[in-house]
Amino acid sequence: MIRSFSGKRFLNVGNAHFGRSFKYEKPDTQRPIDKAKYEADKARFQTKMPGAMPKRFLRKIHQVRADQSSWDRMDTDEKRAHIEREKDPFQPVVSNFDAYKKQIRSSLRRPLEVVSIPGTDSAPLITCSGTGNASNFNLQSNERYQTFTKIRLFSDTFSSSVTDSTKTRRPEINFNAVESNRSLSSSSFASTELSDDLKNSLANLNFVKMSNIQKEVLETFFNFPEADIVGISETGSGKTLAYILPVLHSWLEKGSTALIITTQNHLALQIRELAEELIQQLGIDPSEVVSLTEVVPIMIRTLHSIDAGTIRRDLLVFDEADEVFSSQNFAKSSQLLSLEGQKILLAPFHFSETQWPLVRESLGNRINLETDLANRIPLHIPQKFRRLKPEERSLDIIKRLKSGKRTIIYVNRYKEAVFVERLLKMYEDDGFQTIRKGMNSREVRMAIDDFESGKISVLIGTDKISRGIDFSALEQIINFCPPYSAADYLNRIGRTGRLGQSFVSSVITYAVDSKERENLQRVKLIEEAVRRHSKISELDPNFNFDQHAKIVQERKYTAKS
Ligand SMILES: Nc1ncnc2c1ncn2[C@@H]1O[C@H](COP(=O)(O)OP(=O)(O)OP(=O)(O)O)[C@@H](O)[C@H]1O
Repeated sequence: MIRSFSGKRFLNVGNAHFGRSFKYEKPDTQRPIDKAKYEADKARFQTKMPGAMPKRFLRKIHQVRADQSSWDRMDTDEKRAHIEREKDPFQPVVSNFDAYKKQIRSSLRRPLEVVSIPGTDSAPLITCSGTGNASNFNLQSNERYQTFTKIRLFSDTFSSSVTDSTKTRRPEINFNAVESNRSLSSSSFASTELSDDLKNSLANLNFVKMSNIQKEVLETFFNFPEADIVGISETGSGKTLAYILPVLHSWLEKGSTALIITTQNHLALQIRELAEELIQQLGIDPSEVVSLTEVVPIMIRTLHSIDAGTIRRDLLVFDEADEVFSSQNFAKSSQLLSLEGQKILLAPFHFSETQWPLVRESLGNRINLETDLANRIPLHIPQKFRRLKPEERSLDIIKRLKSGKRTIIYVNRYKEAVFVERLLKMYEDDGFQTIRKGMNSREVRMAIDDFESGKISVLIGTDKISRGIDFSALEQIINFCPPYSAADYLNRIGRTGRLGQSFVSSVITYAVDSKERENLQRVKLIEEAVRRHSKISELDPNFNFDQHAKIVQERKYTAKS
């Protein structure tokens, strides 16, 4: 059935009055639409529209556009009033006429809602939403997707810049959590050859089942007592316990001494905390056994605070080994590698292709371990990407923080941290702290403790706080912009969904302007890694800590020149 309007002097389409007579045939939604006719209608509308619009309607559009671009000129009160307003500021301007056009289009294009991967209980892995052009994510009807090649990459839509136009794309892609944390194995600590005292300590601290990497490391340690061990395992999978247990066991049974090397002071503090808890359970004074400064049986040091010439230890442990042996640090760390003693290296990622042969050469009888989930984007953490204009991002952040969730906002540069600080101050949000450049490890640790205890609810920082830190109260992660490397992305999101946690925080990454195009390449890589659930190192052979260091170095160089 064709309904037609004709010969009217004024046609009222929503609020818009068209002062010309014309004929328009509205298609019946039950009938398949003639695509050619639809395109012709659309073209006719678009050419006729500007002349047909009354001044009143034009004025309104100009006003809304002016409102949007004047964000920077607004003062604090005005901005606050803007955000308090009920209407969602992130919706693009949609006149009734646009709504009407959408209605026409809707029967032609099926909006994408859900993509399910066979084998994951048909849970939707990817959902796309956001305003703008939903056709980017359009699915073919009635097809099953074994791979994701048929769906256009979300990051492709990043190439066009965000404008004020009503056709603006503000797409959003959600990677939903489709499984629970799979890092825990089915074996318990009770089944290992650890000393009974240690087993009791573990049980008192509620550690019952081993994680996959803990199981692998302990089995290797007991079956091949002389071998060096290299273990790669996903973030938050209990690598610290995986090396502390062999260290404590050897000290208890044979009086063996150990040196644990890590990269940052606040990580050394965290390792000491866990070691002390276990030692206390044994009824021993921890200060006699473990220290960051003294020479005791178990020494914990950062790479930069150690003098390799004075060391003689039975066991040498390298935490965050990919960073310790990155090309930047190799001059120093290779000296430690040449020392005598059994070595245990644990890392969340593969070593770089250039560094690995150098590390391998220095290890004797070596056993490599790698968990299934290492180097992959975890599927138990919900992740979201949003493409917005910069001012919309500011509003979105404020909106998210209003929920009162404990949040980490990651920035790539301190300049961005200052911007976020100003934004929060503008909304009189004082419950935040920034991890600044010159902060010492004690100050960083204090800020983290304040965050964990709830004294502050927002922590702002660069990737200085993305590696190794074990947050328990974190509820939300915001990437102010895409991180420099996929390694950083994995590290950042790895602060949540950790072993032993009862909830998983959400992660959002914003992509704003075209200046970030190089970073958007990273988003593409991340997206591909999630869609295929393949290792990032397989998709990008350069994926490693070295690459990150290179990018940061290049950025500094460009900034200087
Ligand atoms: N067997 C276990 N059972 C339950 N929880 C565990 C177990 N082992 C470790 N955990 C907990 O898991 C969390 C993460 O552990 P840890 O910090 O050692 O992870 P990680 O692999 O070193 O992470 P990252 O790569 O981020 O440094 C800690 O809170 C720890 O208490």
